[in-house]
Amino acid sequence: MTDQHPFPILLVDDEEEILFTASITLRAAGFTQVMTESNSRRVMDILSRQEVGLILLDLYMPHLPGYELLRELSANYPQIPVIVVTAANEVGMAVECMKAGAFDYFVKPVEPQRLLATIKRAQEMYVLRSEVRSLKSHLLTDRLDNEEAFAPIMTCNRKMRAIFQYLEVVAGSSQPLLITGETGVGKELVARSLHTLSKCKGPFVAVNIAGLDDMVFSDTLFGHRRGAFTGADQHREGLITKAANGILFLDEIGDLQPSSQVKLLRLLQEQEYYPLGADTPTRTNARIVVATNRDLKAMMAEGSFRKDLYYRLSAHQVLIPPLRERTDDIPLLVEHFFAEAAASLSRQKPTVPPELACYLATHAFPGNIRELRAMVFDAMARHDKGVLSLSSFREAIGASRVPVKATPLSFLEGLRDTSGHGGGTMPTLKEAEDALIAHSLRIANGNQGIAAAHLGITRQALNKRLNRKPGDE
Ligand SMILES: Nc1ncnc2c1ncn2[C@@H]1O[C@H](COP(=O)(O)OP(=O)(O)OP(=O)(O)O)[C@@H](O)[C@H]1O
Repeated sequence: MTDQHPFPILLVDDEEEILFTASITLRAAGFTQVMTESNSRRVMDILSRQEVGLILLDLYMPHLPGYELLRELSANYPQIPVIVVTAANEVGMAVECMKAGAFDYFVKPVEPQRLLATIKRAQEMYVLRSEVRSLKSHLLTDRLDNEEAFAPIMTCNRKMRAIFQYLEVVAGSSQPLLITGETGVGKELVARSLHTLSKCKGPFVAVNIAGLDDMVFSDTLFGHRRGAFTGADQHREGLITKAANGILFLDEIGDLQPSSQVKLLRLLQEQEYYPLGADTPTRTNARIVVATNRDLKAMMAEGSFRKDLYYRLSAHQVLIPPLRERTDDIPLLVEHFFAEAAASLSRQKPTVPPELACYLATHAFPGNIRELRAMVFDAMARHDKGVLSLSSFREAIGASRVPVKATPLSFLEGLRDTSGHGGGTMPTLKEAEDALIAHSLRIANGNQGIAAAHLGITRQALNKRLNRKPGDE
């Protein structure tokens, strides 16, 4: 995929042949922007004209020796990593270069694989620095450059907006993104927005890997050659191939089997994979985005999720807050889902009672936005005409009752201690009822309609109970 942080590399060496071989090696490894310069005196001029992400510098050159140039670079362009290359038996000079600010040094003859690994490390650092710069400017201004990309995500919540800002910053990176959050919070929607933001040419390919054994996982992701195993009578393209230049979204990554974890790690480290039955690896430029509602850190601690894989996957990460922590989104979501439900049922959108959002805000929503959406669709299906009744929400919530602000019956605890009934700690029925009503009013912030809905009675019945005089039955 296109990288928002281009990484132009400048090779400086007086030997044209070395420049030629080195640039071929770097291009073959996927670095597309490689410049060469055989005259060290021109380097500062190049830097004044264009952005450079890394300099590979030979120390022994006529005119301006590499060490002198390195000092000038460190003084004027400290953000550009410089890797120096020196002749054998010059380790003392290499140490001087490190002191002068070199990122690393190599002794000739340079071993290409080690050099590439160091260049990748420098690239990661360079990209991270660019992202930090960009994130700082985003957060200071509270701006979003591409609101449109988030259009499918209904929210007015501050935390969600900060997540969007972060996504804008990391959208152009080729590093993986880990999205965590409870079930139904919108992790897949967020992954899709990242795809829109990244403006990559390739598709968004999603796969749920829960329950895939290692063989099915490998076959699904990497595909197979004809004859790779009994029954493989056709060549099959893996999803990673389909996601070329785009995003491969792996949902439920916490369910990945240990043997598949090794394969995914290899893919991330090498950006290549072996289709089943193939002898040569295939390169990929698909970005990997993963999601889970499981606690990967806890899984790492107990040894069921590889640490190296976790750290690779979490190069960038977001935690989507549950709905109960962004109740300010409820009115917007309710409106949105009623409009959606009305359109899909070809019916008129009902008038939504104003207390509905407050009532819903008292529910914990373990299934988050998916649960809210199902409730709204159900209410819409049952609704006849006029103002919508709270009853279908009450039934749905009653079935999975998990109040957000209290554990069940905790409000009776105090009564038990103070009831003063010698025979035991049990409150009377009247005391329990009064406590229950007071509790419902408390979690409904004093709204009698909502409190009544919690209690499963009408607002009039609650009102009657509240106006009861002492001695009334
Ligand atoms: N902010 C939102 N605005 C509108 N719809 C949303 C929002 N968040 C989630 N949804 C909807 O809720 C449902 C669940 O979303 P999604 O599948 O993205 O959640 P998830 O976190 O990936 O769930 P799971 O963990 O079960 O895979 C989808 O129908 C999605 O369109």
